[in-house]
Amino acid sequence: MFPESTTGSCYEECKSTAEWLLAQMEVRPLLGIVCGSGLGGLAEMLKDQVVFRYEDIPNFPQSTVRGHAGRLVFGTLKGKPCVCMQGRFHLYEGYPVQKTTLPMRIFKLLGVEMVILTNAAGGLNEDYKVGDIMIIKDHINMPGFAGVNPLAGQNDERFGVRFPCMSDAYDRDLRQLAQDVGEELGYKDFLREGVYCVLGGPSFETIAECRMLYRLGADAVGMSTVHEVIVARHCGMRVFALSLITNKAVMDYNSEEKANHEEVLQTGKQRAEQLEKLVSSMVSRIKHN
Ligand SMILES: O=P(O)(O)O[C@H]1O[C@H](CO)[C@@H](O)[C@H]1O
Ligand SMILES: Nc1nc2[nH]cnc2c(=O)[nH]1
Repeated sequence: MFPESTTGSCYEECKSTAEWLLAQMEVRPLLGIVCGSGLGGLAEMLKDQVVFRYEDIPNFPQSTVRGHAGRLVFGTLKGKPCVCMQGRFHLYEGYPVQKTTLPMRIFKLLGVEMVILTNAAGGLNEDYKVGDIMIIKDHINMPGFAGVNPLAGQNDERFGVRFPCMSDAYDRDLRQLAQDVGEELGYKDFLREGVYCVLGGPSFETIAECRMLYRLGADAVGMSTVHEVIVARHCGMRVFALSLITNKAVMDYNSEEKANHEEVLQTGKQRAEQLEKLVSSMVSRIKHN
């Protein structure tokens, strides 16, 4: 009934990958982390690492973007068992949206209860500065308006319901924890909370597009995260997500600024340490059921 390309990532495929991974090591992760462009250093915080290259994992897509190493790292962070994706998948790499989000279902079948996602994003909000860290409180799934949703196609109830709620996608308690931890660490001046909008990429936005997105209520724009969040929430994992504002979206026709991936990676390097501290301090205070 549903065409092949829209049937999502099948349960058996995800299960066999999860079982393959579990058979090779003793870590039983409760927390999943996804590293954004240039933010792979988060994975280096894990102790007692067991590392798999994506190319060695059955059914796993391959990373093709600079700043995404393509390694799945297991270990412990502040004593908590974790799995960390050093490299994620984007629509513009040519993968179907279901394939870009397949790792979230594998996380679920590995036993993960909570996911922390990070990304690099362009700042639309005029008050935002390069280097700000934005706690994501909500998203706009722009490709979703044209029917690009990772849950399109036949629904598998073993993962979740046909029509999942998204108004509570970004866990309120985890957002509050991030605010508290950020304040204690002295990050108040560069810690924000806002709305992230995903576009397909890979071209960066025009000036008219940036102006439109800001008027629509987006504070930051990027090419990832939202689809992973939809799939993670569909299968019942708690979600927390952060954007590092790596560049300011160009809003002015007189501006000489040009968005580029170099600047994105450079800003990632400059803020990596604070971002890692924020995430690890949060993890040390998270309680699992
Ligand atoms: O969202 P992440 O993976 O951090 O990457 C962001 O940075 C890249 C553009 O520089 C795009 O892939 C955009 O989505
Ligand atoms: N779409 C988009 N993605 C980004 N990732 C990092 N910066 C940007 C940006 O300005 N626009």
